[in-house]
Amino acid sequence: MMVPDNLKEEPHSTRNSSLGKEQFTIARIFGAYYELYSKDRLYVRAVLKGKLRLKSTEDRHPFVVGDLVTAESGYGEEWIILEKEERSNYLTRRSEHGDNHVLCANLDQVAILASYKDPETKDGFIDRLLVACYHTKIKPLIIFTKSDLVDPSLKKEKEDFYSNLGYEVMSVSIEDENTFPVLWKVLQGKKTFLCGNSGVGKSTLLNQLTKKSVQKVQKTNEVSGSTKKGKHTTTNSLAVFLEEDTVIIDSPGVKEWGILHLSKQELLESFPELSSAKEQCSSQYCCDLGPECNMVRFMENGLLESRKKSLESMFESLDKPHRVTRRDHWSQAITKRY
Ligand SMILES: Nc1nc2c(ncn2[C@@H]2O[C@H](COP(=O)(O)OP(=O)(O)OP(=O)(O)O)[C@@H](O)[C@H]2O)c(=O)[nH]1
Repeated sequence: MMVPDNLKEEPHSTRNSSLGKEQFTIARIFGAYYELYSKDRLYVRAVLKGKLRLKSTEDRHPFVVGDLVTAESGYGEEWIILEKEERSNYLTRRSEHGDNHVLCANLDQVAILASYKDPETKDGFIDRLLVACYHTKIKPLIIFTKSDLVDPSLKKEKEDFYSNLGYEVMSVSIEDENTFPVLWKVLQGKKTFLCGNSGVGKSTLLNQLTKKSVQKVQKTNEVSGSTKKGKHTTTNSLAVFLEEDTVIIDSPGVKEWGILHLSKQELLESFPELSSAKEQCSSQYCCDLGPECNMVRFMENGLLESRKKSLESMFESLDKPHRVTRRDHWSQAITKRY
């Protein structure tokens, strides 16, 4: 029987299948195109296998930066993503403007960049991110930037405030020559999501960190440039691969961190100050957070003022999702930019 031309098998050699399947990490997403990274290949361009594209209509975030995928070489230089490994974790935010937004997956830590000054990052925003990390079980690391602009006593006060709550805290400054060795130590060998709004000094730090691997970063741009596929990205996150499995995932600047995917009970539980109050709770399952609730009582009478305000502001966001208070923003100065 004659086989119609369009159903004939491609000659083996043109499909390049001798290269086989390989493991990659998603470094960036451009609409339907993916930039993948592996140590051997560095950056390659890929698309989803047809079957996965169909499946993805049911799943709002089928693939995000940081996902580990298996791909095979397709036509020309393009690769085809065949499957995704199960995520160990992922970072989500949700605001009143839409549904959950998964930013990236498989992280070791989230570095919260907060500047001491110009602009001063509000505690309320740091607290929101700490809450978001708690529920994903991703370790937060608070990095206060521009420490050269403030008095050492204020620096100590801020550092002590969060380290006394059990968080890892550090201060950095481009003026301080110890900054990069210290920073490198906490980032080395880890996949870190870098989060900070415009002006906190994120680009300055990232540029310093990528100096050593500048060729790889340029190569990222070459791939995206050569595809000429729109500048619009669906997640806007970008993974930068540095030496020795050190990966930084850069995020778009955020005005506020939506926590609408969390309940009031989850918000309370994520405050370490309230953990002993929760342990004393006689009910195995949480009650309705009424006046008898140990956590609510402690919140009213035992929580430090700044932390209490953060929690109240988050409660308010849940009650009135359309209202965003100034405390939720990084700073008044930054708010004006939007
Ligand atoms: N004094 C001082 N200024 C800094 C420091 N780090 C960055 N800056 C300055 O702060 C300004 C903002 O730094 P960027 O690195 O551009 O900040 P960004 O967070 O990337 O902000 P966008 O570029 O707007 O996204 C620049 O003028 C930097 O020179 C620091 O440690 N100390």
